[in-house]
Amino acid sequence: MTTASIVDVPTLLEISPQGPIEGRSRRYEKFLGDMSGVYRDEQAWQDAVAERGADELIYSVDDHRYQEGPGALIVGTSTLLPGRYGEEFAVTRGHLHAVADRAELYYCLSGRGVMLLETVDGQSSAIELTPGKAVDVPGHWIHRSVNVGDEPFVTLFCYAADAGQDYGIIAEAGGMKNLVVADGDGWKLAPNPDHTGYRAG
Ligand SMILES: O=P(O)(O)OC[C@H]1O[C@H](O)[C@H](O)[C@@H](O)[C@@H]1O
Ligand SMILES: [Fe+2]
Repeated sequence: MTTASIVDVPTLLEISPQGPIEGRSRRYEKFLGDMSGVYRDEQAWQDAVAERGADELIYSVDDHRYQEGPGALIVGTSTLLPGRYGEEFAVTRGHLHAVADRAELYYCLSGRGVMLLETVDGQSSAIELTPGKAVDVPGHWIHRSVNVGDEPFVTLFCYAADAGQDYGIIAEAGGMKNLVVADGDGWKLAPNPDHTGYRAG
């Protein structure tokens, strides 16, 4: 039997409830111009680009990993700014894990949001998150964060480093089955008329 050499010495991560992580290994950002085809109301998105510019920040992800491979974790924060495109609230692109059985924890650090969840065979769920609330997303569930509040929606997440992301599954289906839309001061789910059903994950 061989023993893998230990190359990573644990270090401190300082996680701000506003999102930034000191000690992160990566940060990535998505801007308004990157969100083409994500919102159902394409015109509302185009108007926003014309008004605010394609380089307005929509969400950012700070994360940390030591290793690759099946035993490793990715730990990070997702910070989704508030916004509305027609009736629809600001969302992340959303994905199914490329290794579909990989689960993911989301714990809300600040703001108010919804985790929108769907399976390829038609189940759906939407869970509201406020600070201190969490959702343990099972494998095989497509997931997307939605900001239904008026401040940044920040979650701490943790998932297997070998999970990967399949973004095509939502795009090819004409969007997710449900939209999270404004309803008075709150939100509700509305069926997405453009959704054509998912291909097998
Ligand atoms: O990957 P997106 O759907 O664009 O969402 C942004 C991020 O959301 C989550 O927090 C995931 O854990 C990240 O790995 C992901 O990249
Ligand atoms: Fe994920």
